Amino acid sequence: MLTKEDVIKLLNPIKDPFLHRTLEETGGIKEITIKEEKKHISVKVAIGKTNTAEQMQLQQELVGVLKKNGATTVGLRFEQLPDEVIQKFQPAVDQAKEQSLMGGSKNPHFIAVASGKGGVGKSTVTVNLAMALMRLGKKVGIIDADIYGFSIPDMMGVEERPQVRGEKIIPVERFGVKVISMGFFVEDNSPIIWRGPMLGKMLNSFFKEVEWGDLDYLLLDLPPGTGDIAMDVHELLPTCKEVIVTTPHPTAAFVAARAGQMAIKTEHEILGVVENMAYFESKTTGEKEFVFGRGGGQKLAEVLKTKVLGQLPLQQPYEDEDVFAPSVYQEDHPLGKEYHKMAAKVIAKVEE
Ligand SMILES: Nc1ncnc2c1ncn2[C@@H]1O[C@H](COP(=O)(O)OP(=O)(O)OP(=O)(O)O)[C@@H](O)[C@H]1O
Repeated sequence: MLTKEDVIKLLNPIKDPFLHRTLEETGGIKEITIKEEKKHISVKVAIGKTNTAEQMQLQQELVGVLKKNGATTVGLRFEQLPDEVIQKFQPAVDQAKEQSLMGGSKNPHFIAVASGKGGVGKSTVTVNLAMALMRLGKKVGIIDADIYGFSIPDMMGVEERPQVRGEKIIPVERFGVKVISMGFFVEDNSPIIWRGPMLGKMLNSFFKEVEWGDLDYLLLDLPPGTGDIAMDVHELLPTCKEVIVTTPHPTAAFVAARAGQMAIKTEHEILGVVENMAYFESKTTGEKEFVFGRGGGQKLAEVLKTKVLGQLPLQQPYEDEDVFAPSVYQEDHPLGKEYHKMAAKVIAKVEE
């Protein structure tokens, strides 16, 4: 007949279905009683979440192993592991969740670009941060999840539509950056009326049905504000980090603070604040004019207990007759260089 030590040896390598760790690692086997004359073994097991379909599966596995090794009857009792044990393994759980979302390929770093209101340059920042990360040797993708004003394809000068291969959508590649946008899937730029649940579904299929391949970074251009989509992103991507864009106007920063508070509520790490349209610099005199006010970025960073990643002046990319990409700053453009510095800071923070 099996001894307690045998039972521990047999059950220890089995994994907790929620924490994706062995019962040995989680300390999940709590109590063993053996009744030799009846060949009965009863075990108390603690797991990440009780009363679920996964628990039933685990139950069958445990009973199977014990019966195969000589037990005639098995009694199992389940309880929940203490919170501190669950929290300890949470990052691994989050990663496993994201891995299954991305179809098992390597998990990229997810960065959501958010703002309090529209028109502050959130999409421009997404595109150019992605370009700068790519120029620094990273494999980068963008999800244009701004379903009210998808603009990434136009900004990058993308004219083709994604191909479908088998069951998968192949993202469009522009300057080496992979792009998927809601704009690819609507006719004639017609506005769409969205309801909450549809947003979540749309995001879900942008991960599940798109063949992203191996990426280092996946940037998400979120709709302005703090609505349902922030919650959806949190639900789908618990490890997602955020960059908050604002203009220097104190009111804009105040509105952006709410988007930031949402990030804090969803426990997303804020990588920093980007102050866009920070000033206008005269080409003739070099003098800076703070046309949209001053100090908003710094103030916002203080409220959100983070840093200003960069300040971007008002300026358009150089005109280029050969390449149409109206919002992509060239590598040698002053803003291109600013984005380069910001991307380097992001890499340092994310990959530290
Ligand atoms: N630093 C800048 N200098 C000059 N123009 C800029 C700058 N940043 C953004 N713009 C311009 O401002 C407009 C709004 O930018 P963008 O679309 O990126 O904002 P947004 O916050 O994503 O807006 P929405 O939420 O409506 O999509 C665009 O026409 C863009 O080209």
